[in-house]
Amino acid sequence: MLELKELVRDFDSNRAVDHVSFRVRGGRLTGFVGGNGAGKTTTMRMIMGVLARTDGEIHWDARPVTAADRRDFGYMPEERGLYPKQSVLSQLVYLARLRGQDAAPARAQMLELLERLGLAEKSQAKLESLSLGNQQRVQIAAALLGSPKLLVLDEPFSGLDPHAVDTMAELLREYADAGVPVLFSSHQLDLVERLCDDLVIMTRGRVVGQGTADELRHRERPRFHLVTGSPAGWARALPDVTDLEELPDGARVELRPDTDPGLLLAEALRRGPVHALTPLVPSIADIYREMTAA
Ligand SMILES: Nc1ncnc2c1ncn2[C@@H]1O[C@H](COP(=O)(O)OP(=O)(O)OP(=O)(O)O)[C@@H](O)[C@H]1O
Repeated sequence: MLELKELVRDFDSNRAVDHVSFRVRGGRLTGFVGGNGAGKTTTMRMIMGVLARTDGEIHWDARPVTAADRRDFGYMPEERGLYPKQSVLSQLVYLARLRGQDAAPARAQMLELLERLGLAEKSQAKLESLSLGNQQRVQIAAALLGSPKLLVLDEPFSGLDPHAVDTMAELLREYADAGVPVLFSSHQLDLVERLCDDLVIMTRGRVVGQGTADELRHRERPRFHLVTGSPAGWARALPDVTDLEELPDGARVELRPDTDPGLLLAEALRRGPVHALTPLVPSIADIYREMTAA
């Protein structure tokens, strides 16, 4: 397990990462979301040791992370950084050798990965001759060299077509199922919602929400669509109603947490027919917007 404890990074007077704490657990996919400039890349760079910490601690398996640990971490940096003039396969094998893998198994692993990623036919092509999405797939292969014990991926899905997104999602799930903690950043909230076991939401250098999607949803106040056939503004006066939007056929009602919605239903039935009382489950995008609102 990877654990960040009160991590801080300053750039002159700008605090880019402000006492950030969260865990990336084995066997789980952790989505890292936040607006532009929230501090995700800076946090990932500190995890990988390519950027120094101003303060705080990074623990791997319950002790401070070392350079040797980091050699076993797979990393896809934001700045990418493979060699444009070299062929896909030869540079992947070269990188694998730098990480201590023997050439023959590295070649075999890479050929298999390139096949999975739909790049088998491009293995001899120079990186610069590939489309941007295909270059991105090669970057993914580079992060998966050897047997990474942790994956830290900065926007691995950006620029991928829907098929490549599915392949990538499958690959990450396989690594997580094999026990590898996986942390990836993304602005694609629908994808994060579909894929992640855990989420960390950051804004302006701070973590404003973390947990499973369900835990985050339940932190929100429960909302219901009450359908009575006519506007139900009367419900605004009920003590447990914290917000209400009147609709032509009823109302959208927000209740205090832990309130029994049966009370709202009973009151509505007392006043006339009720066609439906439906819970409104927020999406991760709704939760994100709420948590990162100024
Ligand atoms: N090398 C640097 N020098 C000065 N400031 C930096 C540097 N790197 C990052 N920052 C600042 O740190 C803050 C966080 O940036 P960071 O790149 O970590 O955000 P991010 O969440 O990854 O954003 P995005 O989603 O746009 O990639 C920003 O204000 C950025 O300008």
